[in-house]
Amino acid sequence: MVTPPPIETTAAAKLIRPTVVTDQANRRRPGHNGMASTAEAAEPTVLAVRQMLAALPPLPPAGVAGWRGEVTIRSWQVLCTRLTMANPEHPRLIINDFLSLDLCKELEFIHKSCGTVGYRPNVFSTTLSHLIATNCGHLIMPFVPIRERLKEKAEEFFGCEFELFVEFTGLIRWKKGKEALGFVWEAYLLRFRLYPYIEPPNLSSKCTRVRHASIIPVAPVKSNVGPKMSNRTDPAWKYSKRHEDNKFRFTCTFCNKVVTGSVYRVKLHLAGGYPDVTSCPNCLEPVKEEIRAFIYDWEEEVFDDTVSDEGEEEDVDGYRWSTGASIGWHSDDNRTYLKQRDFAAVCYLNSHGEDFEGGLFHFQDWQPTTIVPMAGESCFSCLNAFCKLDVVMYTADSRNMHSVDEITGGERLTLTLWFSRDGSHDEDAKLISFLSEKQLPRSIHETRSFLPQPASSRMYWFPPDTASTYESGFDICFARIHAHGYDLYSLQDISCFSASDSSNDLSEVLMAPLRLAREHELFDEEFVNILHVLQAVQFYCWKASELQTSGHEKRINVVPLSPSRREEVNRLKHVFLKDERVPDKLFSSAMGNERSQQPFNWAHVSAAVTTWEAYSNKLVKEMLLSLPYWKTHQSIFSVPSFDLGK
Ligand SMILES: O=C(O)CCC(=O)C(=O)O
Ligand SMILES: [Fe+2]
Repeated sequence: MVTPPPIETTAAAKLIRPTVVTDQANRRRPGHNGMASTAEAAEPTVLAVRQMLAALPPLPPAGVAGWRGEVTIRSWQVLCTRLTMANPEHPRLIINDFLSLDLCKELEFIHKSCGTVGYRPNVFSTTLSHLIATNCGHLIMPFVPIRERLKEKAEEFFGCEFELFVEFTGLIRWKKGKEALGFVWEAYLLRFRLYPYIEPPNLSSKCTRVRHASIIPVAPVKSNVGPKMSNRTDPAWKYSKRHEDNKFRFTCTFCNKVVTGSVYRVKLHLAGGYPDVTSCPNCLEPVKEEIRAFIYDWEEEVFDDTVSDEGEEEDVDGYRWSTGASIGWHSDDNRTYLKQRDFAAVCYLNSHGEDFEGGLFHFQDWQPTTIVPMAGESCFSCLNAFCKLDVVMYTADSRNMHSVDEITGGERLTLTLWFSRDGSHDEDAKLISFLSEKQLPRSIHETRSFLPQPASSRMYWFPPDTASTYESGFDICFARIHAHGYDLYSLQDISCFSASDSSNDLSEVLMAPLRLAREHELFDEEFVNILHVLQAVQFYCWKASELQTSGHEKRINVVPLSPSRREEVNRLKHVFLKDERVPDKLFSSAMGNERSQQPFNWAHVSAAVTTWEAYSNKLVKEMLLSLPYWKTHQSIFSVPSFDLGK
């Protein structure tokens, strides 16, 4: 096969280079910001760009046979896109076919088997430091070459070679779902203290769209807003009195304490046991039970798509509901603690229309106005202001105000990086020191050093509320395993546990050995903890087609699930999932539940466990061999295989 010529070398492509190239000498001067200033770079005005476009050869006729015709059309399109985007007032770059679909799938595997509840509503994330913290430092290896290539692209395009540091690398998954400000959002506020990524929105600022939130707080639009919560009577109104002059103040009828905020806080006050909300000292036990049951029922409704299928908006506690994650217009350095961010790179790891609905990216000004995330997609429509692509890069400042539409179906996965010129925000230095502190295997021959260790259970608890009480929500690792059709059997005695147990012992069950069950069968292989199970299950999902054709006929041992064991399996499920329909819905893909996609076979699960071990082992070895080089250079990079003695 003949390889097409690289697009970059066309004469016209060279035309746009001066727009981003800065004076090398100036860039090296301390204090110089490295960006092309008006004086030092030849910047095209809109007129100049138009002139360059006019000077281009006409679009080759469609249907020109062979790759030459295809390549010419494609080069022409890419070139036009670059030219239209080469506007120094809005410096941005789009890239097509940057990540192979295989790599996207690998990163998806990592996220689904290691991700945690994220930093804003309906968002889940996997950071590199989290991977290290959970003994999965080897899983940073697939990120290493991608980070390098992205950094190079950013330095080249924005004209700051050798100046950038990666400030943050993370897999970010946005999902659809329903949240109501009155209930879940305040719980998120508690979370923000743990994850100070963004400032919590101002709850009292009504009628304004909250940035970085899926919730749109609004003034009550219906006159009867208040005592109703999804057409049922909210018991909190029976046990509190709302102040006439201030609808965000309530007096508890049991203890006379004034509770400020939404009626949700009154419920927390009455139910007791929530951090940041004083528990009512006089509330009667049956009332507490009533409130807890109400909260539980409400949650079922929140995640039940059948409840409100019209407009997905409903008034609750005076706030409007909204679906899935979204971000309003913002720049990525829009907080004082984000000022170090200079450039952003977002890689789309799955596709609009296939894996999720909604979630389009928009720039407020200049081209392209809309970006349709497409994993590994070529750009054939960017002559319009509508681009399908897999990577977008832009300056983190207000020259690139952008937004992302709400996710209305499925889950949207990105690999997001921010770059900084400020070395004190270098992620590499922190990761290397974190890796060095970890108890890594002393020798690359040490076996099973790849076994994961779950982080604190609150990182996996959804929605991220108090986590210590376990009265509502579910464990996302458990939920993912369940969404694939499996149950879990604990080797510990769990007969004394109940779903409302507020003790951390519950989470310890998931940190201890478990076995997999499916329908009436129990797989006779022991997993060290829930993350171990999850990695094996997700690996099976990732490699299913290969495993099916590998002719792996290892003898596997599966025993029938006895009634008493079935009871224990159900007990565990009740504790960690509550209502299994809820998490199943949340973790099913946009185009159907994951569990229905492949024919099941225990032999393939067994093969997946073995193959996953080999995969992990290989990565551990690579990481251990690379670490000394990383330490020396204080930088995470792909060490040439020659140096690694491969
Ligand atoms: O995921 C995207 O397309 C952009 C996300 C974004 O704007 C952000 O995280 O600040
Ligand atoms: Fe952003």
